[in-house]
Amino acid sequence: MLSVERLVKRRGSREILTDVTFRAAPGRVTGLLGPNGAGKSSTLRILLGLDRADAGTALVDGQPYRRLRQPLRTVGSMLEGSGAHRSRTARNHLTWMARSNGIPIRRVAEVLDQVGLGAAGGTRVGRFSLGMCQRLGLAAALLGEPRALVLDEPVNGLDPEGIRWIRVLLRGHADAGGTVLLSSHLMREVDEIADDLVVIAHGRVVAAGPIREVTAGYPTLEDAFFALTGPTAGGR
Ligand SMILES: Nc1ncnc2c1ncn2[C@@H]1O[C@H](COP(=O)(O)OP(=O)(O)OP(=O)(O)O)[C@@H](O)[C@H]1O
Repeated sequence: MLSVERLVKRRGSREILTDVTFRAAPGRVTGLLGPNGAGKSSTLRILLGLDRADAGTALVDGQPYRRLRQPLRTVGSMLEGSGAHRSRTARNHLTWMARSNGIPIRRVAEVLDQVGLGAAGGTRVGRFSLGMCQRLGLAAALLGEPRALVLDEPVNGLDPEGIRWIRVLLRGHADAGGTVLLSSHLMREVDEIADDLVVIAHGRVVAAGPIREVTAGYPTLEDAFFALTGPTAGGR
């Protein structure tokens, strides 16, 4: 379970997150949806212990990320880019991650195969396409066989086959009892992947719940999105 409670974040004099509250439950894919600059990445960075909140809590299985004893085995994450150095091969990068986190080295080959990079393990990351970098980022997230996955814009850079592949992978993870939280500004992708939706605009949650409930009363998710995230949404 991932739970975010009354999160507040300020940057200078601006409040970029205001009372952000939501949960991502096991067995469900939760989509954090909002336009550019809404506060999605800022929320996920706090949840993953990369930034501190000015108020509120963000917990993974009841603990702040920084207190997790085995973080990569508890929550796998993918933020912007793969995080791998360009001169490293995909296999080296994952092996280094596995070693420094007490994860069996056999997992490296397993996740490379799982994300379709089995033949590219020896290639330097600098030569990877954007889609390959996304796949490597996902391999890193899956390395510790975590129950929860937190993914920032995971479909960016993927072609239609890649998008279908990631949808099947995330569905399988949730169906096996895992928790999936992903952010996106792409409505169609979220509509096809998510069970639950958290819509964020101007740093505030403007709607949350099962996707059909959030979109009830609107002809399409797109209509719901623009009504919820437009200039008057989020209390501004
Ligand atoms: N390090 C920072 N310093 C100052 N302002 C920041 C910083 N990081 C984010 N912001 C601001 O906080 C707001 C929320 O940004 P954030 O990246 O969380 O949005 P987002 O919903 O992830 O957007 P996108 O879809 O464009 O990635 C934006 O107005 C952004 O300019």
